[in-house]
Amino acid sequence: MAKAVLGIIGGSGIYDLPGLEDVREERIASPWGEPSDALRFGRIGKTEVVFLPRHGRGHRYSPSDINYRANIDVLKRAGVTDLISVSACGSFKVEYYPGFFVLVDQFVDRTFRRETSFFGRGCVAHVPMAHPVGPVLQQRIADAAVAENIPFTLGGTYVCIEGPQFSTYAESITYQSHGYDVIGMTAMPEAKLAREAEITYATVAMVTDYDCWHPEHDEVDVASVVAVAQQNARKVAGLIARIARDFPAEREPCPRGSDRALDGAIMTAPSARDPELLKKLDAVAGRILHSTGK
Ligand SMILES: CSC[C@H]1O[C@H](OP(=O)(O)O)[C@H](O)[C@@H]1O
Ligand SMILES: Nc1ncnc2[nH]cnc12
Repeated sequence: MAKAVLGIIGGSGIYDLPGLEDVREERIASPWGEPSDALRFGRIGKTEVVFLPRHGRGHRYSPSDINYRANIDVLKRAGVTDLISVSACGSFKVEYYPGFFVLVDQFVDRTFRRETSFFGRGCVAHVPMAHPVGPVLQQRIADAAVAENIPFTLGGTYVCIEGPQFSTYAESITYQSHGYDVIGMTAMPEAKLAREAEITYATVAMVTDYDCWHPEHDEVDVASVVAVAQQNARKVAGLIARIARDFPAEREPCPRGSDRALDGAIMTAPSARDPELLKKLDAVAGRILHSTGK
């Protein structure tokens, strides 16, 4: 069994991970460009933890400008096996109020100007995405939320918009009528890329607002999102610390196969593969490209 390394991506309002011990910071180079920030390595209990603030310290990158490929690539290079992404979200359900956490298990991708794959011309691959969240990882988050007294629900659909503008009223009620639970701007293509890199992924969607559909609530703005995210930062730190302390030293195989997603996924014949692209894939697809006959 492989050694478990827990990765945490912090979203809006989460630029640091209190509780991380023996912290060491390292800028890891990626052939996919600039990641959002240096990685912060440390441990919580006996678990190795690697933290990356998705928007960079000081919130320098907008959702469309984040280099999601570089972020996932450096986390893979750092040995991350399980990745928890924390995201501020708008809610489409009255009962999911600001401060409530939704452990989503589905995503709808409405982004349109992002690089969504490590693969392409010279090495084509199609990984399964039916179940984008690792159920064992998600259950660990749920168990920790119970222990930390955090109100949450297990399961839900996150619609990812391009942004950076928030949605119009017509868009908001359309998403709501589709049955989506929460809305954000960052989980895609992050979840797709984590799957391609064979990293087990789960999102903690932290409700910060009711977007703009709720007749009794003001429409979302940055100030309200940031206020709730900051109020929740302590809860998030407690949740992550609890998950990390209870994390097994060795990870068990993902029942959904997220840690083996590239098995049989590469279509391009070995003789037709582009050596330059293969070089860039050394970390994310190393397991499969360095084994024989794939
Ligand atoms: C600050 S409001 C919009 C901003 O907040 C969310 O960020 P994240 O998912 O990184 O927590 C949303 O996706 C937008 O990027
Ligand atoms: N209502 C909303 N729409 C998109 N992204 C968000 N992040 C936090 N609240 C949001």
